[in-house]
Amino acid sequence: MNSGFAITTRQLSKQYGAQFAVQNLDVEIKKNITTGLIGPNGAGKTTLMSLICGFIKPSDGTVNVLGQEPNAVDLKSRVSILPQDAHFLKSLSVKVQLTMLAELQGFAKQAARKEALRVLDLVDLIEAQNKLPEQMSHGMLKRCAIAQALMGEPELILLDEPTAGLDPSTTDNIKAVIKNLQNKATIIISSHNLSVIEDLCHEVVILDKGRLHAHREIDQIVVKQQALTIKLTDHPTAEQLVHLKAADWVKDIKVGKPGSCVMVVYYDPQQTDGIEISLLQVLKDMNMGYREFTKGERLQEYMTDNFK
Ligand SMILES: Nc1ncnc2c1ncn2[C@@H]1O[C@H](COP(=O)(O)OP(=O)(O)OP(=O)(O)O)[C@@H](O)[C@H]1O
Repeated sequence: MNSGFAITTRQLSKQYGAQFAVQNLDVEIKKNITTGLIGPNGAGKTTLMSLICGFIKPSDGTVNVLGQEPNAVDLKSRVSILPQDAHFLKSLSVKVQLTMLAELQGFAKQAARKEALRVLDLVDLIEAQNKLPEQMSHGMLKRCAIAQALMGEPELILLDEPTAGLDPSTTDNIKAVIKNLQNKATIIISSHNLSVIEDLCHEVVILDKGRLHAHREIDQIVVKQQALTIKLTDHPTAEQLVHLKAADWVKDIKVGKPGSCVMVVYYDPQQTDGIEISLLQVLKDMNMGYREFTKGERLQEYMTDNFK
């Protein structure tokens, strides 16, 4: 087995009745990088995470995790997971529960308590350590679940929807926590929040209807050069687009769905000088307001184009 991969699947399938949740999946996830797992609803992301963790068994094919079968005892302290629907006991404070989980991981009593406080601090929940789960908001519980996934020094961390339901500021905090872990562990993040994937991941595995749609470096999908993405205040009119297309440096224009107000302008890679200024000038000439201006294409546009 190639030791450069944290996870290898071979012809992996999971079937429920006649339906395949994951089908004939061959994927190799590199060690020590962060990989995003994305795809539309029902693509098979959670099923793949569950197969990797050994929560469910394959109908066919194999999964290899850090050189072992998913359920191997040796993996217990080496792999950690944030499940999509993490639950806590109602009657114990989060500090007590995290301390118990640390003890189960092999920490001695004192060290377990220290570890629980360390991870609660990482997710900014020290002040809430004595609260019962029912006294906490959805976002606080999510952070507790993330804290639990950070205990010990896992080599492989699987995060299923780490920022779902979190407000923008807490999402940024969680992103910072994940960034801090990046050179210490292999991380897999499944999320519908594509800016989280774009900001954190080196590679992306895209699933569709249980099958592998693509596995690429994020920079190969998100064209950094030769494109500018603009979030406009209004959907561009036909007249505005004709005017913009007439500029000699514009190679092509892609317009998102009306609700998105997004426009991607592709330009000649030979003519990069002052492109941003030229575009801003055209926007001004055509009285087009904008909210955001990004170099390159966004993962969001790739996904919208490919999964209409
Ligand atoms: N226990 C189950 N019994 C029957 N079908 C299931 C079960 N678990 C998953 N499926 C089906 O397998 C497919 C993949 O589901 P999965 O939850 O893995 O997708 P997902 O990519 O995580 O979706 P989402 O983005 O909506 O969370 C779906 O069609 C789902 O209905």
